Amino acid sequence: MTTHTTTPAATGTGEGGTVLEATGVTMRFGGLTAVKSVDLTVNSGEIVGLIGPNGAGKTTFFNCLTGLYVPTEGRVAYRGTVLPSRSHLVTQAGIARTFQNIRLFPNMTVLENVLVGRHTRTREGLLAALLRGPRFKKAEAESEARAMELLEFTGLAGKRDHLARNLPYGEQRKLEIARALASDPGLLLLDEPTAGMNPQETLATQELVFAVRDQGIAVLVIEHDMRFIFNLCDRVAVLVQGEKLLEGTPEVVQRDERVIAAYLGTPPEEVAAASRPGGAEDGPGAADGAPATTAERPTGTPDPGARNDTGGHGPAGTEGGEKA
Ligand SMILES: Nc1ncnc2c1ncn2[C@@H]1O[C@H](COP(=O)(O)OP(=O)(O)OP(=O)(O)O)[C@@H](O)[C@H]1O
Repeated sequence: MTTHTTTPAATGTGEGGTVLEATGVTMRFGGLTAVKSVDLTVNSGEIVGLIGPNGAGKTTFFNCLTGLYVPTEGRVAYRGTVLPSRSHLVTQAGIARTFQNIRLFPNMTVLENVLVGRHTRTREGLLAALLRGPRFKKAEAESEARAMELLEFTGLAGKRDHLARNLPYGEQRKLEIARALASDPGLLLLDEPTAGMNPQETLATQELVFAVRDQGIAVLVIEHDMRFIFNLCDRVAVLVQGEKLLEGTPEVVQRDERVIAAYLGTPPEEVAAASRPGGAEDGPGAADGAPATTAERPTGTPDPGARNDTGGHGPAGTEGGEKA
């Protein structure tokens, strides 16, 4: 594996203010509006959660943020600059992401996978790689040193020469995060980082995300594991049928009856009615005058500890997946 050298990090460790500002983002697929005029900001130092029932538009929204999709309407700005809808330019600007389905290079080593993630920060071209002059070799050594730092950070240094496909599932997920961090992002987007994990792996992921944040990288995370989201996030936004239903602290969101209704599959018109000012009083969960408590909520609601999952996220180790 050979690419390398470093350009200045696009990140912004220590910089304050708004990192991400999505305004009026709408994504239509033919007659289906998957994301409807969603506004979302992520500020420096924040971990923001994006939750919502299956099919709510979370991944589509991520794809709009990262240039995989060109939003039908709206704009996405990173540190005040509107982003082009080209994923490599978005990465270069400072946004990195992981995917819902693991997308490692299974037959490359752990170290090589991280080095691949480094390519947006390297300047050496094909000719330099072929000639392998001193400048190239220095660049290569610097990239490898940075990749090793990230493997230390994620606890994978001891496995640098293992093939990615031979790692246990939880470590494959960590490796994806290490690879995303290799582009020196200022904002990390995580799409269901704990899918398929056992509780120990989930806890380790939580610690890792806190550590990422402590390095000055803002985080936006999609998850169905409500305990994970509510423990982790400073702020949580809820998408339902493509629209942002509400946004607030974990305390506010987990008590909101509209959110509970959305997860329980309440008909859209009732959720909409509950969304209107004063409507929550008429909403599900208030009918009997008793707001739902977490203890009373069935699995699949935003009960801390509950997981409203699509299932099927077993150990991976392959490239690609059914979903971007
Ligand atoms: N490329 C596409 N073409 C057509 N429809 C799409 C496409 N991608 C997503 N959709 C549709 O957009 C809607 C939102 O899907 P999306 O995957 O963004 O939801 P999600 O909230 O991420 O769901 P999940 O929690 O199950 O991952 C769904 O109805 C889905 O079928």
